[in-house]
Parts: sequence; structure tokens; C-alpha cells
Amino acid sequence: MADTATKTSSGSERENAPVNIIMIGMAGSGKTTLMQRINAYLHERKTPPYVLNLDPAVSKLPFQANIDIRDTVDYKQVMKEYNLGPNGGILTSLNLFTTKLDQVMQIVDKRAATTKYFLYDTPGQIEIFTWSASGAIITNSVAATYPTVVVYVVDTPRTANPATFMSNMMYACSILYKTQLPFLVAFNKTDVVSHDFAVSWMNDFEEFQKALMRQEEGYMNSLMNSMSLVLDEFYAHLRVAGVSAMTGQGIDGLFEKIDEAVDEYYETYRPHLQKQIEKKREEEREKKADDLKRLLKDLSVSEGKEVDI
Ligand SMILES: Nc1nc2c(ncn2[C@@H]2O[C@H](COP(=O)(O)OP(=O)(O)OP(=O)(O)O)[C@@H](O)[C@H]2O)c(=O)[nH]1
Repeated sequence: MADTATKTSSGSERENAPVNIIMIGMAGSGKTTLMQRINAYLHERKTPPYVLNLDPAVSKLPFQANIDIRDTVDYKQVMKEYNLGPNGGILTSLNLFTTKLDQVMQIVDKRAATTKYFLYDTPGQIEIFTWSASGAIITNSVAATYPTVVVYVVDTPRTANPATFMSNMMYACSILYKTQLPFLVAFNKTDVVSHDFAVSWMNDFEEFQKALMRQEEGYMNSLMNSMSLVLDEFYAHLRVAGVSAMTGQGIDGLFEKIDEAVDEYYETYRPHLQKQIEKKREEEREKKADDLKRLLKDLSVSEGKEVDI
């Protein structure tokens, strides 16, 4: 009975809550083009998204961003001022932007009642976002407010080699581990090469082994064999969609997977987040009680001292 009540309330909440989509991917994988495609797709469906650009180094955006990191920080100026190279400049710009994140989240909050999707484009230098403190602060803040899905964009034609494929999947796995958020892989550029080979390699270990045998020999072969066995568990729970940001093929399927990932947010991520918040509160309560106990003890000791004097 309690279960039903929870499901009913979360059902209506799920319908009304917006969804954050964080686009992550290696340079040139097609994040920005996919953002543009999704933007156009959602406009067609009369649910225009709210777009946030977190890439300070992008020179031209093919769409209008509602919030643009470049309006807050000038990446080239940051490089000059702090005497940094391009990657240091991007990281510092992201850090400076993160200091204003509260204001950004307030704007997002105001928009949440009338917006179904918030889209976040991230820097092509993937590690700057996924492994930096500011990247973690941004993803955690975003995910703490509304259902959030990470879309990992893969350049399919460039991943057709088994060794490259596996490296890319290990990277995807590490991002999942780092963000712990509902996650899906969007195999992009399927107008050039279909992602069928990837699906077959993920579903059938022997198929991947066969492809591997054709390419690698000796030590590399056995190392990659072992690593692909490790990835088997990752593949078993992985959501995958094949898309072409260029032609728009597969975007409906991508949104079906995003929907499934939102379900996962409610079923797994949010209860975990709530447990963490409750645990933190409990720790704070215990610390306060402990502090109070010590204060009372100190007081009684001082009172005792006064009496002694
Ligand atoms: N054929 C084809 N080309 C694509 C597709 N998506 C993107 N491209 C091309 O791939 C190149 C890189 O696309 P971007 O969208 O700039 O990639 P990005 O990941 O945002 O790149 P960074 O900003 O460097 O991180 C461009 O030349 C795009 O035109 C696609 O679905 N099919």
C-alpha cells in the first residue's frame, strides 16, 4: 500500500519535473551538433529546451544558448591573466563560472515550471569536465535538483576498431563511475557507419573476440580479452542509442532511452541521494549533540572550579 502511494506521487512528480541532459564526449564526437539536433527536435515538438553552454573555448555555437559560460568568462583573457595554456584556461574558466553556480541554479529553478528539458553542453576536453572539482560540483548540483541523465557521445566511425572501441567504453565506464548518474551512450554519425557492430560486440563477447583476433596479437590481445570480460558487466546495464546528429536519424530512439534513464534516476539515484542527505543530517545532529554534551561537561567543570576557588 505504501509502495502504491509513493509510486502515485512520484508518477505525477515525474510528469511535471524537467529533465537535465548533460552532453559529454570526446572532442569532435559531435556533442554540439547533437545539441543542435535535439534543440531543433524539441522546438518542433513545442517543448523548447533551455540550453546551457559550459564550453568556454567554443568559437561558434550553431544554436542560441540561454546561459553561456562565455558571457561570464573570457577564456582567452583568463589564459593571458593567469599565464595558462589552452587546457588550463578552460579549467580555470570553468572554476570561475562554478563560483556563480548558485545564481545559475536559481535561474534554472525559475524556468523549471515551464521547461521540460535543460541541455548542458560541456568542453570537448572531456577530462576537464569529468575529472575536475568544478565539473563534479556542477553535475552534483544539477542532479540534486532535477532528474539528470548523462549522454556520452561516441564518434561511431572512429570507434570501429576493437582497440579504440574498448578504450572508449572504458572511458565511458569511468565517467559512469565518477558521476554515478543514469547514463547512456549515443553512438553518433550513424549516417556514416551503423552502430550495429558496437551492439553486436557488447551483446556477444565472442563476436568481439573474433574482431580482436583479426586486429591484435600476443600480449595486447590477451590484455584486451581480459579487459573486455570486465566490461561485460558494464555492457549488461548499459543503455545504447544510435543517432545521426547530421540527419536526425535515431533521435526518437534516443529520447526513449533518456526516458528509461529518468526512471532509473527516480528508482535508484534519488533514493541514494536522499539517503546521503539523511546520513549527513544525522551526522550533523550527532555532532551537535556531542558538542552540547562537551559544552555542558566544560560548564560543570568550570562551575566546579569556581566552587574550588
Ligand atoms: N557525418 C556526420 N558528421 C557529424 C555528425 N555529428 C557531427 N558531425 C561532424 O563532426 C564534426 C565535429 O562535430 P561537433 O559537433 O563540433 O563536435 P563536438 O564534440 O562538439 O566537438 P568539440 O567542440 O571539439 O568538443 C563536425 O564537422 C560535424 O559536422 C553526424 O551525425 N554525422
